[in-house]
Amino acid sequence: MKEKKYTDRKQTTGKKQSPERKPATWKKADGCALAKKCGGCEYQGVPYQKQLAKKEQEVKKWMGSYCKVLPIVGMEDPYHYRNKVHAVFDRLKNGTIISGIYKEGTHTVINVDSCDIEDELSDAIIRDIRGMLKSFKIKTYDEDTGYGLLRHVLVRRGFTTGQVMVVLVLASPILPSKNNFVKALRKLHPEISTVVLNVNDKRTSMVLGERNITLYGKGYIEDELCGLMFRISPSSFYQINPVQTEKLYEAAVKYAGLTGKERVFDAYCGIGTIGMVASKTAGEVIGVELNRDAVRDAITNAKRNNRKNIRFYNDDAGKFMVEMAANKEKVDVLFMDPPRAGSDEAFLSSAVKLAPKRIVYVSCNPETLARDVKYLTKHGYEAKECRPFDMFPFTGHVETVCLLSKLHEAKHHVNVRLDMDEMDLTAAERR
Ligand SMILES: C[S@@+](CC[C@H](N)C(=O)[O-])C[C@H]1O[C@@H](n2cnc3c(N)ncnc32)[C@H](O)[C@@H]1O
Repeated sequence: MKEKKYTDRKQTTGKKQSPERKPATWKKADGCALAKKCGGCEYQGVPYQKQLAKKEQEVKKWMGSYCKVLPIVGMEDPYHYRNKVHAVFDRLKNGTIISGIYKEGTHTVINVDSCDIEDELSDAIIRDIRGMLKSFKIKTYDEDTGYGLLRHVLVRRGFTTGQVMVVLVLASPILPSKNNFVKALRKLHPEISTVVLNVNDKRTSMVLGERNITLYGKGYIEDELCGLMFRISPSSFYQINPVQTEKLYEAAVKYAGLTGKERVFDAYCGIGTIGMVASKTAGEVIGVELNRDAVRDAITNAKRNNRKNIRFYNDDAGKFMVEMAANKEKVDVLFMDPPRAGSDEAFLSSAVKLAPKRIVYVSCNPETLARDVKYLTKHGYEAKECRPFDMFPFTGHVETVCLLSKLHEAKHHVNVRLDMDEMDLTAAERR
């Protein structure tokens, strides 16, 4: 198979980009040939400045009635930003093995050799795995019959460290000739730092199963973000666009207005990234996260970066919040970064009871952000401002960070003074 050239992402993350909207160094305008079938990039063929304007407009549509929406922060180079690439494997009727993505709204696999938004090295590794399957007699998994072995391949790359993790998602824990397979793959790509076999033996549309077996290396990769080193396990969440993530976190921590004394709560904390960045200028940080592997990563990350003022808990954020509120605990600043579905009332009502002075809400869905901000603004908070970030160029998605601050008591209690003489009282009532 012809080797495709890929660029070194180290240079891209190193360079600082302006936080304001800037003209993109525009290379292609005609778009991707697969865009219509794939459905992943609804803005393929749309000039980048126009994409940014549409996303800013979208955030204004949802958030404009609550607060000022600052200009969107775009990328200088909006290509190949994804540090995580996922490919589903299948076999055509004529026996040809294909790998790529599901056609929008279906489970029909479309073959993808390369993608404008994915890391190019990761695409090359996936193409080469596809090319190796026949000689290793590895059958692709058939979702209808449940027959076959290889379901998906996930490649994650630390753009700063250069470390690469390959996750082979199999329907069984047994990969025949596994040592030779890993050896052959590493011969093609010596830059691979770890290979993990993930067992997914369920009839499910979830990509990853629960069991990971390390075939080569440490079973995780590390990447540097905001001057800190983070360990990332196969099923832990890690932002897919590190160039924009650094800008997003910088804005989020700035909104928090930390002075070194605050008690900070990082809800939906993943591997602890936001909390760890905040811990540099906070008194104490508490992080909570549902995914066990991510919490394990977060604890290791705190040790690795010598952060002594941060603790992580493995729990549902809503449940944890309710318990904190019941124990009458207080926090000064709340960071919250829930999944697309947003938060829930258990979480939000307890957040109000904990009464943080500031809430910094990071969201990848402006609609659920607006819904949750509506709740908070009805319960003693004021949305101050928000700023969209283009974390996902060419797609319709947009990330937003929003600052809310607690209204002073004076603002939500109206004090009324009445003179006794002004009141129409009987002599008995006067007494
Ligand atoms: C958008 S990610 C943000 C992670 C992290 N703040 C970051 O920037 O990398 C949302 C995280 O919430 C976690 N999560 C989902 N539902 C949760 C829940 N009910 N309670 C706690 N964490 C949850 C997910 O596992 C994921 O790590």
